[in-house]
Amino acid sequence: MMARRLIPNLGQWSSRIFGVECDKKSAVYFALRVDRQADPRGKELKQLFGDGKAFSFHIHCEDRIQRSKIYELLQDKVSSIPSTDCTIMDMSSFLPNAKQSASKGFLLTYSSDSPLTEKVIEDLQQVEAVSVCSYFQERDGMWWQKHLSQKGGGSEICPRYCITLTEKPEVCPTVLNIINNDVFYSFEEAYKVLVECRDIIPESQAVLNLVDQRLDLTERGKFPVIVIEGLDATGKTTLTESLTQTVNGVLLKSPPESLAPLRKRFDCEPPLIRRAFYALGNYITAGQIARESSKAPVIVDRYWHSTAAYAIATAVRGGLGKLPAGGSEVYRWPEDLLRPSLVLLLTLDPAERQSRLRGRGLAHTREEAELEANNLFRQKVEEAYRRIEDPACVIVDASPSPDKVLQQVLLLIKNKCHL
Ligand SMILES: Nc1ncnc2c1ncn2[C@@H]1O[C@H](COP(=O)(O)OP(=O)(O)O)[C@@H](O)[C@H]1O
Ligand SMILES: Nc1ccn([C@@H]2O[C@H](COP(=O)(O)OP(=O)(O)O)[C@@H](O)[C@H]2O)c(=O)n1
Repeated sequence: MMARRLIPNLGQWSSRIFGVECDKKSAVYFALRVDRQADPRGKELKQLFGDGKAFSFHIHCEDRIQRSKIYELLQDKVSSIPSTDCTIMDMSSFLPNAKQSASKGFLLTYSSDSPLTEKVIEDLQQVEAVSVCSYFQERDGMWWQKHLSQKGGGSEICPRYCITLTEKPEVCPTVLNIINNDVFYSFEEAYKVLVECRDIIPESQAVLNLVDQRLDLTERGKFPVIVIEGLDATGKTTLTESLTQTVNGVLLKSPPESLAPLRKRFDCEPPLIRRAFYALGNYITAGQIARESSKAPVIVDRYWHSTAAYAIATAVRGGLGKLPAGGSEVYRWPEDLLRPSLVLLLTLDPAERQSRLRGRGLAHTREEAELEANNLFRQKVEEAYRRIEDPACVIVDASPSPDKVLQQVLLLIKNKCHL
């Protein structure tokens, strides 16, 4: 409906919707229109853009590897401004319901003079592929978006457009952003990312070689395959080792040992690249699972639930309420990835987990604020774990002694897998 009203020669902006994630309320969506007409919901726009100045930053670059690198730079730049000076909100620009169309960016608002903020805005206007827009209201009540940097925009983009609020799209941009950027739902999609980064990350070829040598099997053998999931320090290593011994099984993990030397290299890359690396690790492990499960029970320390849950929790900023709702397609298992017989999620009271982390000599120097952020992150990872479907995970209370946890898990395996 809205698209008809939009300027036809907007080029890559044509029919785009802008979605702004507000911290305290649900997202606000707006589009640009050709005719000068004040939006009757001007008050809501004022709430969004504030009383002072408002600027948005988006990336325009065909190459998604470059795009992910520039996004990191953008993120670093805007988060270098003290939060007392401005408000920063996530802002996506996307074509309604079109996968791969979302471009992530930020909306920045501020009211009192802030040389630091102004310097960042100025600097970003010089960055190739970053499109900077300002937002302002005219006396007649109309809101406008004005392009400041022409570099990323191209010559077709005219300098200002009238703004109108739009309805919430069927598929929200967070979901569009996650699919094939943070979580991959097929081998091919993850593989393509590493192929695309070969020029800038030579180690990608080593990963691809290992992946090419994998056993391309998607069926498990006749023995059960038990995956143990959970946050750091919930007792996965302790349990997987004792469980493997008890059932006379084979212990595997994802990422597999063969990728261990390359892990550090990919951990410092943007999510697109980092997550593709972990996704491919699951396919290598899957081949090992298929082979070993024809001979003995297989215990796996982390698998696809970890890859997806951490990726989703990191991609979604803000609180638990910002996670895609249960049943969303982001939680579906990749069709071409071997499914385990049972996935167990070890859960632990946050204080107990902290104490176990401390026991391992980590985390006792963390700042209070970081702990708070981690607490939110922990909740999101756990919730994402719980929302993943087919197979969904079975929750295990990991607070009793190691032996009690083992007994509890053996009972579950006996009941669910008849081992
Ligand atoms: N059931 C348990 N009760 C008490 N401490 C435990 C239990 N399981 C593990 N631990 C301890 O907690 C710490 C983290 O366990 P670990 O198995 O390394 O977790 P993960 O592999 O999930 O990071 C270790 O110091 C371990 O000895
Ligand atoms: N199958 C897996 C395993 C780990 N990971 C990533 O690796 C990190 C956790 O791995 P880790 O080795 O530090 O965790 P522990 O096994 O030490 O608890 C998470 O940030 C995940 O993003 C993944 O994406 N997929």
